[in-house]
Amino acid sequence: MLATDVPVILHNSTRGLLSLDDGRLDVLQLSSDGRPPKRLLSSPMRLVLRARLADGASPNGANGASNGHANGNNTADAPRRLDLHALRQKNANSHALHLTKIHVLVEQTHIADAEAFVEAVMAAAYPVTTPFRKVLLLVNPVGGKGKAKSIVKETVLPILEAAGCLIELQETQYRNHAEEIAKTMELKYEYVAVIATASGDGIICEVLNGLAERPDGKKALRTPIAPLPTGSACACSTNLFGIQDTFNIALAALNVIKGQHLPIDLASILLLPEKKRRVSFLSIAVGMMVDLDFGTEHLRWMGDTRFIYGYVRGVVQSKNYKMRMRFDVTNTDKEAMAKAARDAARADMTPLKPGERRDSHAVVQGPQTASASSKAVVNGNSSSSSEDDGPIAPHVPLQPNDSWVTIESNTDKRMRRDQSTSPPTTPGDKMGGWQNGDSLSYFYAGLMPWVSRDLNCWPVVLPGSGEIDMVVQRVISRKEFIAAIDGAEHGDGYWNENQCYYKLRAFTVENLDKEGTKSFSLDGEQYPFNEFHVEVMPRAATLLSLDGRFTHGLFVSGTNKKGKLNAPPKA
Ligand SMILES: Nc1ncnc2c1ncn2[C@@H]1O[C@H](COP(=O)(O)OP(=O)(O)OP(=O)(O)O)[C@@H](O)[C@H]1O
Repeated sequence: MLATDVPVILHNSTRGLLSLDDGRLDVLQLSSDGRPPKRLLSSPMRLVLRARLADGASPNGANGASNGHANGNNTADAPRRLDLHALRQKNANSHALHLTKIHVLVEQTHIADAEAFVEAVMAAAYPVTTPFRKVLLLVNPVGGKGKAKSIVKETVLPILEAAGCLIELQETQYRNHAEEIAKTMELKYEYVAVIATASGDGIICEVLNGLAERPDGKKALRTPIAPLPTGSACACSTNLFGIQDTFNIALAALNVIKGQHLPIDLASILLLPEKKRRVSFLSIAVGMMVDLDFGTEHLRWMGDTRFIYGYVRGVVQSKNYKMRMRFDVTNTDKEAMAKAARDAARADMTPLKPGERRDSHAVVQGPQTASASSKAVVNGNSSSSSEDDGPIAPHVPLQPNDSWVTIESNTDKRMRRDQSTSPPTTPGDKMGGWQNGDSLSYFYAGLMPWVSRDLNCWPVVLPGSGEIDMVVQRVISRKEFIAAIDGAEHGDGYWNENQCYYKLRAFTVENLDKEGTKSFSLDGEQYPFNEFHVEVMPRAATLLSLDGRFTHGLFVSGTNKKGKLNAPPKA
């Protein structure tokens, strides 16, 4: 529907004009002396939260009328109040967003135009999603720098309320409380459109594990989750909003309001011998990378800088780890994997036709509602709804067969292979250049590109592809490890020949040196390291993302931070 411009009365009784043109909402103040109009608001529709025309029966005044008092004569032909709520950028280059609310009055003669205008604004502001979401907001008061409560009160709630969201807020009271909530809450699917987590990655992991344990686990896991980054490790937000906007709370709140469904793979991890299952959405680490998280908790005040400290400390200790891994490999060819990721990024950037939305790497028709989301994900598996309501499949111990490859690190701690003898990785080499007996510094498996703002560890991840990306890092000199920090946020380490890179459907790991290393980490949480089996659960969970995808790093968009193509080094 085309909306005409709507004449209005502004707060100081001056004349104004509302206009919707070329993807922007403008509020103009008209002058009576022939001067050009003054632009009070000019907002891209992406940042518009709500337009609303007050009920005709009880008109409110323009400025200050939000106190609820009627403005003068309460008659049927009195002017009606129109509210416009949006996020505002300070200037075109600014990432900071502020909530702005404008109230105007519409005279009776323009009410029909104003109604059409409001409808057109809402349609343009929510082209592929449904407004007024019902939000379960979980707040971890102690995560990160401990400021979640005030951030939620001062920034998040005003924005969600301005968009007309219905919010149920729950503070987590103790460790694993979020998991309990997700496991036991009454989940009315038509009611909870999104679980928002004012926390770090830990609470997201807890929520996913709680949902996974429910008798209706399959369906429950697809409840969209949207992070509000108030923890110290907020990798999920880096992947959704980019390095610069990782901690942009207003942008994250906008994602709660308007984010599109992004189906993601999960990993199911069977811990042995206990036979306990956990699910992971982010990372699985053994070796040096485990130390990034553990032993640095007391440095929370540093924010995510504490992980750089953990890395340097790990390099200084320079241990190697003894283990046996079995991989169900789908790809090890670095050039082919980089090309596939770049092709997918290019496809993501192809403009959508009206009415289309992006669902991971597929384009789907129609708007997103809670039930539409279920369908979108279910369509991928073409399973019936009753089958889909049940628990997730049990994780039984995996039985690697002959097609799996076995990667074994050295048994002699002093032995290091001369790296100059590294065989080049060739297409079809399922070992990815690894030679059994090499010294292993760490392995790190991940399901989204960034594990922190400083490290794009898996730059060629294809979300929803049913694969987990695995880096196996040989022991290198301390100097080389420190040099690897440069460019790590852009995925430059990917081309390092001492980093073997695999795409896997599943893998198993056995600890061959239980004295040397006692724990490994899942999404930043520590677990005893004996043996564990990992299987990918394709598209098992859903995040919200403003563009329906993860952010594109420089690695896949073609250039590195030095402005050069991020390509394999020349021989
Ligand atoms: N009220 C509470 N008291 C103590 N621990 C809590 C409380 N609420 C949540 N937790 C725990 O806090 C941990 C950190 O969660 P969160 O995801 O917010 O942050 P993080 O970025 O992963 O870690 P960090 O605490 O370093 O910011 C989780 O293990 C969670 O169980």
